[in-house]
Amino acid sequence: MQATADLRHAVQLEDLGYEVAGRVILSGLTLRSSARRIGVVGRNGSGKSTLARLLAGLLAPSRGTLRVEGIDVQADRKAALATVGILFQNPEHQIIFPRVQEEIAFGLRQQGRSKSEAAAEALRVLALFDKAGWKDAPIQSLSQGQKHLVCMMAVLAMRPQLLILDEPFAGLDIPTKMQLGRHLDRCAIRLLHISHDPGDLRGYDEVHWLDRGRLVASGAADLVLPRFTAEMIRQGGLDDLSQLSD
Ligand SMILES: Nc1ncnc2c1ncn2[C@@H]1O[C@H](COP(=O)(O)OP(=O)(O)OP(=O)(O)O)[C@@H](O)[C@H]1O
Repeated sequence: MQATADLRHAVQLEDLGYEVAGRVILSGLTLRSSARRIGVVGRNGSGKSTLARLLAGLLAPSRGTLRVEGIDVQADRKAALATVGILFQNPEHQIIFPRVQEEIAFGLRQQGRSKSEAAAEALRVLALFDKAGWKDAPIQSLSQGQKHLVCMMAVLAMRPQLLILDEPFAGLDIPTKMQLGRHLDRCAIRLLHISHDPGDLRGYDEVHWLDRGRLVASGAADLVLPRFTAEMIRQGGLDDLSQLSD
């Protein structure tokens, strides 16, 4: 563990930057938050997924520092695995195993649990979600929403302190989205939810607006989201697709 006394915030970015192949993707991000529901909103290509991967320790910052619950998630992978979970937009990017129970057990094995402990804990989590019957179900036979739920159960089984949601509900129908949202609401863990859709972040404790790799506004959801929405409508009336990746 690399926690130190001066790290007062659950999520702490200090002048964070990320570049790839000479291209600046994120620049000068400073964000300090201990809110329970943190939202990050931004257009396509604004750097949201890159930020999610940095927060999960899957990428190394090019400059600045990043700590989650006091941990340098890139340098201390073991502590990061115990602290941060991430749900991606596409469950296929997350799922490795053919059957539900072994998929859920995998993360627990990564955390150092024995095979039998991991299998038992996976069963416990399935029962908690009232899905004990899915134990041996082939994952490929599940619907997209059900695959998302498997990923959610797998990540929650690892008991992270922070769960990063990288647009995991995009493309799901409204009832499925609401059901998965209810599962998340039942969990007493910190959420950092990344989305281009302000509707996903309504009621969040705070929202940070990312634009072209920089934070342009931070504050309560009911202050930031209306400004973001108005700006998106303005831009929607102006530009065309050729400008999206600027
Ligand atoms: N490895 C990479 N190499 C080159 N460019 C990259 C790389 N990773 C990200 N980018 C570029 O950085 C920008 C931000 O990408 P990122 O996926 O983080 O944005 P995003 O806000 O999540 O977008 P979307 O909402 O479309 O998923 C994009 O223009 C993307 O093409």
